[in-house]
Amino acid sequence: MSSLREKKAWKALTEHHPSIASKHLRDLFAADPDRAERYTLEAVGLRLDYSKHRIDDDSLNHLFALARESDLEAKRDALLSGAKVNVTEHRAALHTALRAPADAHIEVDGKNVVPEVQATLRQMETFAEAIRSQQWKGFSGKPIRHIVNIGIGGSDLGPVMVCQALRHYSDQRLQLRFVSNVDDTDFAEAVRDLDPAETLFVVASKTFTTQETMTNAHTARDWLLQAAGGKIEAVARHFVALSTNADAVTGFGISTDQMFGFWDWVGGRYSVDSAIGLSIMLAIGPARFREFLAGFHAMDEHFRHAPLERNLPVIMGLLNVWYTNFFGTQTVAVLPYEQYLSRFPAYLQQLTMESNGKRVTAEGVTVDYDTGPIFWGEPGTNGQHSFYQLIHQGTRLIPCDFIAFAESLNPLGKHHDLLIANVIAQAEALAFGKTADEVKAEGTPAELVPHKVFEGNRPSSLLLAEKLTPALLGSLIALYEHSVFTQATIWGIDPFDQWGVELGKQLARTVAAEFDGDEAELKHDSSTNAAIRWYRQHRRPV
Ligand SMILES: O=P(O)(O)OC[C@H]1O[C@H](O)[C@H](O)[C@@H](O)[C@@H]1O
Repeated sequence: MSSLREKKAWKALTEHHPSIASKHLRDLFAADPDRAERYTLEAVGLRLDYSKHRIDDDSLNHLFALARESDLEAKRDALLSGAKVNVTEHRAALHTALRAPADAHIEVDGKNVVPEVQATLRQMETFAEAIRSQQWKGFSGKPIRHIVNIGIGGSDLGPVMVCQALRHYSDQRLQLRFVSNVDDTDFAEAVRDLDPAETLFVVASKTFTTQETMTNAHTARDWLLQAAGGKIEAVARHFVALSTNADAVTGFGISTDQMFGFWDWVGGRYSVDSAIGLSIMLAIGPARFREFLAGFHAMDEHFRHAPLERNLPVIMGLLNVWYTNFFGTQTVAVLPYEQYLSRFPAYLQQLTMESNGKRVTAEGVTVDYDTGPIFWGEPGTNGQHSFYQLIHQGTRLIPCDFIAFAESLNPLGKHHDLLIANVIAQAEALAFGKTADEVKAEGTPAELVPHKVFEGNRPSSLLLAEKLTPALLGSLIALYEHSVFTQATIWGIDPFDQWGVELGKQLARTVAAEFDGDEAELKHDSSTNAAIRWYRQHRRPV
């Protein structure tokens, strides 16, 4: 049996679970008039109402005990102090240093990393001002009007999500595009209507070796050079690199003056607040980018200092453990009632699933409990008219994170009232449902009653804030980052590596080489061999 199952608090939770599983949220609320008040926490501009979860004080106390028995506080402090918590790669995971104040002192291998972080920020700011003020000119003397970020995974999802989320705060004279997929169409559609003379490519890649990104970057260079009459000097006016790999950047033809660096202690999915965020800074400007970072930092401080019982990311993380391991839930739905957050669920998929999708502990022992749930979601109210049916009446239990704001950034008549009425009503409907008696009392024909019953007892968190600002968005991202860390700590896994992406990459290299290779040499299984042969016969020669 694993050490997790042997923990006192785990055993207590196992014993306690049936008493809660047999209770309905209707009863929990009826028995406790102060429930909403007691299970609502406000910190860093975020208000989390977790009263509609299938918990009582005992459940919470056992979960906090489990966190303590798993050394969450000491492990959190190790994370924040720059210890090598990414054990399989022998690296720190110091994304929190990227948003620490300029006078902070955080060491990795005996060296304070904060001055370098601040120096890179200043370098980014100088460049962003040059582009935004139109002083920076392209090869033909025209200012830059289009920014194309080329990157994938953490070098794409963060900038995409944040640029979308903060469009309201963006300089509308600059148009942002993102190319991530190696699919030709992604590049072709991104640049179809752009003038190369006015386009800046931001090549974002921590390693600067990622196949998709390098392929797109070379295609972008050819596209530019074709328009610039083959003049190689044009590249310097139209390409910058965001990377940790100076040699590869220089090898590509981008001078290190136009490289914005970061460090191996910044994981890809934790890099949106590093130089990888340059396209965000270009869009919203340096001052707002600093506000964005301050929002992260405020949540980091809350995570560091608040007692576990009043710690938002800890509570959110423990609730995920509770459902995953004791209710056997498989997924978490993230449902922002804010159009600007339309890419937030996609962003969270990498953050949560690449971090906690592990089946061995940090020590390499196979786990005998479930780990990271599947995260998914879409903005409300759209989801209500498609998949919410399953959340309300299906056979699966799906905890939901609802996110909403008091203020609309684009007020139009009654729209916002209706939007917020919907999110509040959905949480209510999921929790309390509608009984057969209530359905009958509405005069429903007997044969339809079972179809119209809502069982309820479906849990959700309601996360509310005044308004979507750069700072609030930073806090919201950090909230999920630390929730992920909390879960990983309980499960004893390394949330900062991602070995699971390697096999596919490796095999793709082999297969790509075989498209032009010798037929007799195919040594895969019969299905893989057949697919390779089929493609060889049908593909258009390059
Ligand atoms: O930034 P890069 O080095 O190009 O990496 C881009 C992405 O690809 C990798 O395969 C990892 O799965 C991601 O964590 C990473 O964000």
